[in-house]
Amino acid sequence: MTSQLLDTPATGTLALDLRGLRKSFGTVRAVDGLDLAVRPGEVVAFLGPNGAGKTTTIDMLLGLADPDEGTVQVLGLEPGQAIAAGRVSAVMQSGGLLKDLTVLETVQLTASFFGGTRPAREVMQRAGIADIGDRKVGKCSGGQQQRLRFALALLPDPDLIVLDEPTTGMDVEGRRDFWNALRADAARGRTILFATHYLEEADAYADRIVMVSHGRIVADGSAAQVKSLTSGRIVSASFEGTIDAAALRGLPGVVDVEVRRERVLIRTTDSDSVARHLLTATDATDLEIAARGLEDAFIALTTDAQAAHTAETITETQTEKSHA
Ligand SMILES: Nc1ncnc2c1ncn2[C@@H]1O[C@H](COP(=O)(O)OP(=O)(O)OP(=O)(O)O)[C@@H](O)[C@H]1O
Repeated sequence: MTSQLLDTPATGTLALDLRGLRKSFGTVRAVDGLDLAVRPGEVVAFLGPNGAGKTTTIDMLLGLADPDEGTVQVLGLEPGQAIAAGRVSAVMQSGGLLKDLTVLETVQLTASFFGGTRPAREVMQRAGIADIGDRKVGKCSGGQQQRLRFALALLPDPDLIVLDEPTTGMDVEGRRDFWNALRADAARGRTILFATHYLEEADAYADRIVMVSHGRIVADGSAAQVKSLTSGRIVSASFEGTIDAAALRGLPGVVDVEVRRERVLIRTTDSDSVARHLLTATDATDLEIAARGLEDAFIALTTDAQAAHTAETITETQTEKSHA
């Protein structure tokens, strides 16, 4: 399945510019031809199931891994240069904290490693941990520790913050507090890219959702656009003869028409009109109308990508065999 690009990024200096990225580990294609342009100030959710290639992509954009193919530019620079200049920070899932230090000591110690950071109190305030400065890190909840990592990431006052599944394992309240702090900071114009497999987080906190599956982007748009892509209903019906897909695409409210052998699937915001047309103006049979939610669409999009991926791998294997 091809990527469903809903919005074409503007040109100019992009916060992130990934082109034709590919990375394999042995026979596993972790990232498989990924293009992504992120404009300054965008809050982007990089959404995908386990093993979709999110961490591998993030590793490449942070300069922690080299792509097999493709290019990465961060704020118009090579990843290493952008990090060295303090223009990009990362918040990873775990690690990196000393549990016997207090929250304030941790921030002060980290700041002492770098010159010219923002003041400790300021970043703690922005990360929502100003009131727990005296608490030992080991006594902090998972959510508080993540907000501490976020505070550390804010020290160089970066233009871009990249977060790899920052709320994994946190309780609902911890996640909410974390995202509230992040969102409040993003409102000041910082660019944020976060990887998640929580649909609701992408929906609630991102301006733009980039859905990834098997190393490829399968949908890309604002949260509202992805919702509209995935909202509405699917009307499906069987046809004995030829299906006039073009006529169906012309019906009011129709977003997409997909023909699968003798069955047609019509994604629409006006299922009544489509159903009426099918039953009165065509010889369609076995009509079904199904609601389509974000979760459902996510599964559909990632399953389609899985099917395409499997088909391609099979074809390649057959080609390799026939060449052997
Ligand atoms: N160092 C590695 N060696 C071998 N395979 C790897 C390595 N890193 C990642 N992979 C494989 O590459 C694919 C993509 O992994 P990646 O961690 O990028 O996905 P992800 O979307 O971040 O998943 P998760 O949500 O589980 O963290 C997976 O099949 C994974 O097993």
